[in-house]
Amino acid sequence: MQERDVDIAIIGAGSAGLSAWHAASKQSDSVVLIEGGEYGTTCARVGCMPSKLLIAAAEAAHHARDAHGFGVRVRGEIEIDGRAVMARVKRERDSFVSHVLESMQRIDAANLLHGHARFADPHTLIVGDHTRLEARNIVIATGASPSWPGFFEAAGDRLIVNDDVFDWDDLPASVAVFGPGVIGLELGQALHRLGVRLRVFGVGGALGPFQDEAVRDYADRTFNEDFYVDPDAKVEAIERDGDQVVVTFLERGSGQRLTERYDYLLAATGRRPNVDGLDLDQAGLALDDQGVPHYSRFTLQCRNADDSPGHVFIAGDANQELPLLHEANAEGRIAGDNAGRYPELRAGLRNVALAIVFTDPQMATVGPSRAELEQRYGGCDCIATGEASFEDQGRAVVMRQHRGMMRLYAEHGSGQFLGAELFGPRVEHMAHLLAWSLEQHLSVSRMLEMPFYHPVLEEGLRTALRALNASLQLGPAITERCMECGPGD
Ligand SMILES: Cc1cc2nc3c(=O)[nH]c(=O)nc-3n(C[C@H](O)[C@H](O)[C@H](O)COP(=O)(O)OP(=O)(O)OC[C@H]3O[C@@H](n4cnc5c(N)ncnc54)[C@H](O)[C@@H]3O)c2cc1C
Ligand SMILES: NC(=O)c1ccc[n+]([C@@H]2O[C@H](COP(=O)([O-])OP(=O)(O)OC[C@H]3O[C@@H](n4cnc5c(N)ncnc54)[C@H](O)[C@@H]3O)[C@@H](O)[C@H]2O)c1
Repeated sequence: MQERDVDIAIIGAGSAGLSAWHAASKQSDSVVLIEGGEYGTTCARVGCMPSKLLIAAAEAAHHARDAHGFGVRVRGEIEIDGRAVMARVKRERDSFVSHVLESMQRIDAANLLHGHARFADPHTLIVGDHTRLEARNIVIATGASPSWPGFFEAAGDRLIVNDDVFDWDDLPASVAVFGPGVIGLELGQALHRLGVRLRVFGVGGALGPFQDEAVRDYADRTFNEDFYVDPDAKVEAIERDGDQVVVTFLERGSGQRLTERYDYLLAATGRRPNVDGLDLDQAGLALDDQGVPHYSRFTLQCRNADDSPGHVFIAGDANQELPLLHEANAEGRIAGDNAGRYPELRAGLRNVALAIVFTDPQMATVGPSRAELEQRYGGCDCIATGEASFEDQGRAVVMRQHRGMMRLYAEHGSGQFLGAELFGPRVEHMAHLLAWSLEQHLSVSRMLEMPFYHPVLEEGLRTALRALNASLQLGPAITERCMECGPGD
């Protein structure tokens, strides 16, 4: 076995690991990046990018079907060529992956180790069966993997996860989607719009990222106009019969017991941090009940078992805090930088929480969740709420995308904006405006002083801000209808 001694070892060449490598390399020439699986990152290979490519195809189909609403007739049946859809998804996906691989060429081949890494002791990693690596500092950036309950195993090799979807050469006829979370809704709606017969089954009522019941219920009703989603499904049996999965469940609404056959069972029931195979018990770290090290979200430094600050850092989906791409990048940068400057650490800038789900209508959350805000403020009735609907919002009506609502929160007394949950057309953009306002600690009245062009969807945001301002009782009461702004409001 080869023996090596380095300053910094980074485990995982995903988005967090690559950011960590860049930051650490500014501090030291002795940085090794270890990858046990495929190069190219989860985001580009099987995550953000291929899922958005599939969604883009589904949007094209949807717009073609919806064109008649504008008086534009697309003659005959809309035909989905599943092979062509998947060929484009894979072609563009491969191009995104190739960009990642190109960017990795600046890493000296001698500093790229291929193999699964595990701890032998706090400063020693065994990589594959070929290298024993001594490292002064270590960054864990191992990402996360899909997880599912054991009873799904009855589906055998018809049990699939997101990675498998992007391997398809053609679209299947039917899929039972389990998990109406972010992945289940994005992929479920896209597959439905591409002509795949499906139902989405959940547990406990959760739907996407929403915590606000009013927004969640609205989204639930809206998605169900498009395809079947039961966030609190009564699934009685999952069986394998021939090449198919047989699901027996009580139908939402009717309560009828149905037994249906599907080509696949897609498990979208959450992701688990990849910490199991790291032998973290050898690393001398304090671990939580999921086996994830205790760490600081500002330095990404892990704590030792005796609670002293350690020489190991953890970034990206591996720490499970905010499993999103921009967070993985930011955390990787902070972790790599601190691994390089250890023991003189710097607290990194952490942005406010921002999450966007690329369904139609889109879902977005900004700032702490409603539940977190309530916990923070206790039962003091300190949170004001402002609400607006997209149903009569001018631009949304123009585009025939007038479905959705948003709820905004602010602090009574100070009038400071706190966060929001949005469900509506293209709210990805509004969510950014709100996140940027939150970063700048803007008050609701200051946000209302910003320009709003006409006619744009953001005029709907102004309506919600006005409602919020009124409920703060800090400004003039909201008018029934804004006379000076016209139908965009
Ligand atoms: C279907 C899907 C859609 C998504 N869409 C979005 C989106 O639209 N927007 C968004 O912000 N986020 C999205 N995400 C989340 C985003 O992809 C992740 O947050 C991000 O990729 C995490 O990066 P990472 O570096 O932490 O993990 P990864 O990119 O997974 O990197 C971890 C790497 O570590 C390697 N590894 C693991 N264990 C070891 C070991 N012991 N030794 C060596 N190597 C190891 C793995 O092989 C892997 O390459 C999506 C995720 C999925 C699954
Ligand atoms: N647009 C984006 O930014 C984007 C897109 C995809 C994924 N992601 C990231 O990936 C993470 C993982 O996504 P995910 O969708 O796997 O997780 P998730 O936590 O968003 O959703 C999992 C869902 O599965 C449900 N569930 C759990 N057990 C179940 C069971 N036995 N049967 C049916 N339903 C069950 C949960 O109630 C939940 O609704 C997300 O949290 C997100 O951070 C982000």
